[in-house]
Amino acid sequence: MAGHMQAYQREFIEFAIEQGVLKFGEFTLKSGRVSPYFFNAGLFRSGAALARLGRFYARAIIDSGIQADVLFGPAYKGISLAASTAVALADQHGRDMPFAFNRKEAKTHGEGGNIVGAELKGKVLIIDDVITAGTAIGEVMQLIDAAGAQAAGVVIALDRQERGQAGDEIKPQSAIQEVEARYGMPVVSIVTLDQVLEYLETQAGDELKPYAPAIRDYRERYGVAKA
Ligand SMILES: O=P(O)(O)OC[C@H]1O[C@H](OP(=O)(O)OP(=O)(O)O)[C@H](O)[C@@H]1O
Ligand SMILES: O=C(O)c1cc(=O)[nH]c(=O)[nH]1
Repeated sequence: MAGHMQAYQREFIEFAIEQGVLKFGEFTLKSGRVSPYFFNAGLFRSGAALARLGRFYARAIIDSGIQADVLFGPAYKGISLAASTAVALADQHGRDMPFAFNRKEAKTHGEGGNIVGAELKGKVLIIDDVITAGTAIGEVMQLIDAAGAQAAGVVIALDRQERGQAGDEIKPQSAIQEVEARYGMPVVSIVTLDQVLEYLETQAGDELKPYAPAIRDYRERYGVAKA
């Protein structure tokens, strides 16, 4: 995949930078690692931005060829992502798919339960922003199992392509690769770190290019083998 970037993937990187979602500098991750870049999907926060974001997810889904019966957005951030994706799939690709999300806390009054929207049945496609340790996906898999449905795969915005961390130990695989192996399903991303790096090294303007070497070093230190 490295070195091959489609136009929409370059546009997505530019869009994420423009929205302040993809930032360069020094950031401490959940794992404790200090990363030269960070992706904060919570900053896609206007109607126009969400509409555009949904089109990128929809495009990645179509490109992946994954077939699914229902879209699922894990609370909280996944909810608006899956909703935007559902709108874009219907508007741009003529695919009107059922859409659901969970509540983090089950509701005991009214309709009750912790799933809102469409029934989870058939093949469920999970839409989220990033996978860090895979915990959120594990929780969604339990919900899908409990409903008697199957998971079709996961679509995220950015694959950081980095090895997992367990205490002091750096694991051989990324959390994404572990999710794929454990659940036997594909995880696709709109873009990968390799593509962000390619963008910075070959296409970015003078104000962003200087961030590339630190990201390359980080990729070499913590990155998984190239696909
Ligand atoms: O692979 P993991 O280690 O689970 O990390 C990734 C998850 O963490 C974040 O959500 P979070 O659980 O913080 O909830 P939020 O969407 O309410 O912010 C993110 O949106 C993913 O769902
Ligand atoms: O590993 C993380 O904590 C993490 C990295 C990143 O780029 N974005 C995010 O939301 N979390």
